[in-house]
Parts: sequence; C-alpha cells; structure tokens
Amino acid sequence: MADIIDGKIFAESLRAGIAAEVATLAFTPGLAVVLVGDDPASKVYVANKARQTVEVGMRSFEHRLPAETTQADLLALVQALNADAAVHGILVQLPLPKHLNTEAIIAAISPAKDVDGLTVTNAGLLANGLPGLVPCTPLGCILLLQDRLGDMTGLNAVVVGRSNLVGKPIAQLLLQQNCTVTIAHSKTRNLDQICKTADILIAAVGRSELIKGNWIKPGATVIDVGINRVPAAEPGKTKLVGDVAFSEAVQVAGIITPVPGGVGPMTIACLLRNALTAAKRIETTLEKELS
Ligand SMILES: NC(=O)C1=CN([C@@H]2O[C@H](COP(=O)(O)OP(=O)(O)OC[C@H]3O[C@@H](n4cnc5c(N)ncnc54)[C@H](OP(=O)(O)O)[C@@H]3O)[C@@H](O)[C@H]2O)C=CC1
Ligand SMILES: Nc1nc(=O)c2c([nH]1)NC[C@@H]1CN(c3ccc(C(=O)N[C@@H](CCC(=O)O)C(=O)O)cc3)C=[N+]21
Ligand SMILES: [Mg+2]
Repeated sequence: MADIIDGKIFAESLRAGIAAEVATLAFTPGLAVVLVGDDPASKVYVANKARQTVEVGMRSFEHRLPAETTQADLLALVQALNADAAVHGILVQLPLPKHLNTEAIIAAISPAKDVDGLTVTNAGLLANGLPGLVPCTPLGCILLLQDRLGDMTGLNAVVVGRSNLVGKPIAQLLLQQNCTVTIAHSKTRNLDQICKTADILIAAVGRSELIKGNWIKPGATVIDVGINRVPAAEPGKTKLVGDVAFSEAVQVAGIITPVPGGVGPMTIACLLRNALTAAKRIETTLEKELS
C-alpha cells in the first residue's frame, strides 16, 4: 500500500507560517476573487478560500457575477481591482463561461497582482527561471514532492494535462528540479504506456478516475490534481474524486495524494503565500516611490 500524503496537515503548517508573517506587517494584504457563473470545481475552491484568507489575517474580497456577465463588465471589474490599493492579489476563477474571452481578461490583470501566475509576464518569468508569481497548484505540488522525495534529479516525470493554469507550469517546475519531463494531453497516443514510465505522475486532466492502477509504475509518486464532482452511492448526493482511480492506484504507487485532502488544500495555502508575496512587493515599491 502506498504512503498517503496528508495535504491538509501540510497546508495547515504553511498557513500558520503565513499568518505569523502577516501579523508582523504594517499593512493588511487583500485578496480579491472573481467567480463568474457556477463551475463546480470553482465553487469548491471559493467556499474553502474566503475563510482561510481571513484566518491568516488578510482581507478577502469576493465578487460573484452571473454567468451572463459581459466581457466589458468583467474587464471593468478587473481594472477597478488593479486600481484598488486595498487589493494586492487578483484571482479570476477559470474556466470562464464560453462567451467570454479568457485571454483578454487575464491580460488585463496587473502582473504585480496576478497571484495565479497566469499573465504572459509571470508565465514568461517562470519559463525563464526568473522570480515572478508561480501558479498556486503547481507550487503546491512541488512543495509536496520536495518534502517527500527531496532531490528529484534524473527522475522521469509525466504530466497529464497541458493547461496554462496547471499542466504547463507544473512541467516547468519539474524541469527546474532536473526531472526528465513528458507532457501528455488529449491527443497523446498510448497514454497508459507513457504513464507507466513515470517515477512522478501528475494527473491534471479533469476526467474522473481516468488513470487506472495498471497505468502506474510500482513505487511511483502520484499527485492527483483533479477535482471532479460525481454522484455518490447515496441517491441525490455527490462526492469529490480525482483524475486517478485511487482505490487501484494506492495498491501500486509508493506515494499518493488523495482527493479530497491532497493538492486542494495546498493550492489555497500557496494562493495565500502568493498574495503575501505580491502585497510585500507592491507595498515596498510604493514606499520607495514616496521616499
Ligand atoms: N486541486 C486543485 O487545487 C486544482 C484542481 N484543478 C482541477 O484539475 C483538473 C485540470 O484542471 P485544468 O488544467 O484547469 O483543466 P483544463 O480543462 O484546462 O485542461 C485539461 C487538460 O487535460 C487534457 N485532457 C483532457 N482529456 C484527456 C484525456 N482523456 N487524456 C489525456 N489528456 C486529457 C486536455 O488536453 P487538451 O489540451 O488536448 O485539450 C488539457 O490539456 C480539473 O479537474 C480541475 O478542476 C484545477 C486547478 C486547481
Ligand atoms: N484561476 C483559477 N485558479 C485556480 O487555482 C482554480 C480555478 N481558477 N478554478 C477552479 C480550480 C479548482 N481549484 C481548487 C482549489 C482547491 C480546492 C480544495 O480546497 N479542495 C479541497 C476540497 C475539500 C472539500 O470541500 O471537500 C480538497 O481537495 O481537499 C478545490 C479546487 C482551484 N482552481
Ligand atoms: Mg481546455
């Protein structure tokens, strides 16, 4: 049986460190979250986030907009948040409803406040190994891997998924750890065989239990990013499952993250870490400009 990583406990200790640092600041970091419509994974995220933001001593600004929100209205909100001195971090929940232009909305976010690391500026800094804001989920995954594996030099890492939010930035971070990285996606052939080469397997697909136990190399480390809401055994109820068939995978893997209680809590802790980083940079820059 694999060792099961407790992301909840790890995230709790990260948040305690963040709270201690926030308490020493002369200002209060503020984090704004924008949710358009009602994507199920986003709703899970928002529900858990607002409370934890306040618990570490930050201000939380929530903007819930209807699915029919126009591009112009959403752009105006992002611009208002860019200009708001109480807001140091801006997170626009993805995916946005189909009629909205995601690229243009992300491009409107000030890179200094881009706590999701989605702007071209922050993505480019990451790709070049320069300091910027790193996407929260990838950062959380790497912290878990560093804690469990230490040096990852030479390990084969397979990332299933190539989104700008998760798959691509995780691949960049694994490359920085000297892994040999393969990125798989919906057009990949023989996905099962490719997964089987992985010493580190990252599932960021959004397909419940796609990755089966017999796709996993015995002893591999499996990080399940997926958050999928599916019907539960009890009629009318739902439950969260990952992109990995956990009950099979846990028999084969060496180390594995569960869903819930794995990557999800780490994402929130890293979001708060990024908000703190952004706030400190913004406030220090302002101080310099004023002096
Ligand atoms: N735990 C957490 O903190 C977080 C969880 N999530 C969850 O992680 C999952 C992925 O999120 P995100 O990256 O934003 O999702 P996207 O939908 O943006 O990307 C999914 C990726 O998976 C690939 N894919 C889809 N189907 C298959 C398949 N059958 N075989 C192989 N690859 C496939 C897609 O390929 P292609 O590019 O070819 O379309 C795409 O690259 C979701 O469940 C999301 O809710 C997301 C963020 C944080
Ligand atoms: N711009 C953007 N950035 C994101 O990072 C982003 C996003 N959009 N859209 C939605 C997905 C999904 N996501 C989650 C984060 C934490 C939990 C989380 O806290 N999960 C708990 C759930 C516990 C429970 O409620 O049962 C867990 O896995 O243990 C879930 C989902 C971030 N996402
Ligand atoms: Mg997509």
